[in-house]
Amino acid sequence: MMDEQALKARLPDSVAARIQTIKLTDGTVTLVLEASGLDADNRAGLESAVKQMLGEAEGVSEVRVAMVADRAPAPPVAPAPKTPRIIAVGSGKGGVGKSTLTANLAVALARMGRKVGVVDADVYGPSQPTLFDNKGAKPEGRNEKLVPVPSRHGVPVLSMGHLVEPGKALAWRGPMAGNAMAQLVDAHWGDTELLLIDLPPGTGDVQLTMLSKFKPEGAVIVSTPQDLALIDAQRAANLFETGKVPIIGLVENMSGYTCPSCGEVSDPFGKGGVEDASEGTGIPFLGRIPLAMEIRISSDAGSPSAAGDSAEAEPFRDIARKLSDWLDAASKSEAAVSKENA
Ligand SMILES: Nc1ncnc2c1ncn2[C@@H]1O[C@H](COP(=O)(O)OP(=O)(O)OP(=O)(O)O)[C@@H](O)[C@H]1O
Repeated sequence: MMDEQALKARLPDSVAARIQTIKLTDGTVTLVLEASGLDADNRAGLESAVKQMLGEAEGVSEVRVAMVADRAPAPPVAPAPKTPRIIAVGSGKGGVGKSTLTANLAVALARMGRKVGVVDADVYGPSQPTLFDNKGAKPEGRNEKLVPVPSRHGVPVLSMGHLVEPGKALAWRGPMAGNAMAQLVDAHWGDTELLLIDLPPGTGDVQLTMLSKFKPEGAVIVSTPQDLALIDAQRAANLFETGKVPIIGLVENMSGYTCPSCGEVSDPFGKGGVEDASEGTGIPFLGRIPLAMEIRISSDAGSPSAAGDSAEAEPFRDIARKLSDWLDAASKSEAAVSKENA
């Protein structure tokens, strides 16, 4: 004859351990189970398993299960922090003003209210710590990830220059440089919504790691107007196109120099080359930054032009507005696609 002990013996130990009371009366089993620590799905699963296992016992016509919880359910797990959107700033060759543009765009976007951070992935010539006036600061580590270094322009920064002595990284090659870049991106960015990544010039390992690990949402390419720089810029554009990263546009830097004494405008690196190239390739032209002493001096002083209100700030702000519009349009089209797929 089936009794409570025999019924209990039909259940696995882990389930039997949860039994608070069990009663068999006229073919009806009434069970009270301790259900602490189980979420709704697991409770439902436990109930139906118990009903099935005991319902099959001889002389049992009905199984009634009640669940009680001694302990409060575990608090909900905090949602994982959202990863920032990534925009890469690249160039074909060094010295064309990629770092200057990155810093100024970040500062201009921050002044527009965007929560923006900068990753200086230029392993071979990190200059963001100088541009943001946080040279010498060492990022803290928390749970094996880096904490970005704040700057007085409201833009947190992580740079190779914060991690290694100046000049040391020059010896890094290949995967080592790629891994170092990955550490800078995969950091505690907190509420930063947008990361501008200052890539090293060219198309090497850091760029390839970038494309494979953290595919940017878009890329900005900067070039000076002369032909040689443009050929290299085209190579950088090809790399992004191959990686299926949309090119937001081309920026012409160091075009048009106004002589501070006589006011005459000359074009040491030529003019209009980038705009012509953009017409030829169909890549949008985002704007032109003049060659100006003020830009160089404020960069070296850790106060990018876009942080102030000089005439030189305006072209940076204009390009930042275009970038901001592009980001808004990209989020809208992504929202539309998710709605369609829902
Ligand atoms: N429009 C400009 N007017 C005057 N000086 C500029 C301008 N743009 C950049 N510079 C100066 O040119 C130098 C090179 O600029 P920057 O470091 O931004 O170039 P880069 O392309 O990032 O170079 P690298 O790849 O070597 O890091 C810096 O001294 C910077 O201050």
